[in-house]
Amino acid sequence: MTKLSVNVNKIATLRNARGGNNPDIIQVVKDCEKFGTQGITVHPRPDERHITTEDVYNISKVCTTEFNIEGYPDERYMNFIKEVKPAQATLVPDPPDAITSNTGWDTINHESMLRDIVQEIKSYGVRVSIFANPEVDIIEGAAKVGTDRIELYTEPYASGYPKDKKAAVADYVTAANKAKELGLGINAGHDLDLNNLKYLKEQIPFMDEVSIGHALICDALYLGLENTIQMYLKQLK
Ligand SMILES: CC(=O)[C@@H](O)[C@H](O)COP(=O)(O)O
Ligand SMILES: NCC(=O)COP(=O)(O)O
Repeated sequence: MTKLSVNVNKIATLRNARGGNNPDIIQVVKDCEKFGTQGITVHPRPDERHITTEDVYNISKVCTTEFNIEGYPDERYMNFIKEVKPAQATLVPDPPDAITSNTGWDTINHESMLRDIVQEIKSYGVRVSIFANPEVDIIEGAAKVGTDRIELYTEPYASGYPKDKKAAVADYVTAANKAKELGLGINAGHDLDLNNLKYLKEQIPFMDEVSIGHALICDALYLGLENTIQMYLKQLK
C-alpha cells in the first residue's frame, strides 16, 4: 500500500496572506484525515512564510495519522523532532532562502553529518527519511548513514512526464529497486499530480508513501478537498 500524505504548506500560505486564521489549518488537517488521507506533511521553513512554529505544535496535537515534518536539520528543526516526535522526519538539504526544494542530499559528501543526525532522530523513536535524487550511489550513501527510508525527489520525473513518461521514470525505477534491495523504505514527492501519479505508482508499486501539496491544493480549488483527496487516493490503488 502506498500512503498519501497531504502537504498543507499551501493552506498556511493562503492564511498568512491576510494574517488571520482563514483557512484554519487545524480544521483542514482534521478534514483531510476525515476525507481519507493517511498522513499530513509540513515543511516549516526558517522564514515561516507558510508553516509557523506554532502550526507544527498545534498540528501535532490533532494529527491522528502519520505526521511528517520535512526540513533542513538545523537546531530549530531538531527541536521540533525532539519535542513533537512525529511519525517521520524527512531531511531536506534546502538552504534557508530556498523558494522550494530543488534537489536531494549529497549523501556521500555529507555522510558523517547525516549519520549523526539520523542516529539522533532515531534515538527519539522517530522514523527518518532522506530526500534523494534518483541516483544509485546516492541511495547507497543513504543506506550507509542508517536512514529508514528515502524520499525520491520527483520534480525531474514530473517535468519530463508530458514528453516521455517512460524515459522520465527510468532512473526512479532503478533507484527504487536499489533502495528496496538495501532494505530501505521508499517515499516520493514534489510536483506529483493527478496526471503523473498513477504511472509512478504503476512503475514503483512498492512505494510506501507519496507526499503531495501544491497540485493537490490547487486541484481542491476546482474539485473540492474531499473529492480531490478521493481522486488522489484512487490513483494509488
Ligand atoms: C521536500 C519537498 O519536496 C518539498 O516539496 C516541500 O515540502 C515543498 O515545500 P514548499 O511548499 O515550501 O514549496
Ligand atoms: N515532499 C514533497 C511534498 O511534501 C509536497 O511537494 P509538492 O506536492 O508541494 O511539490
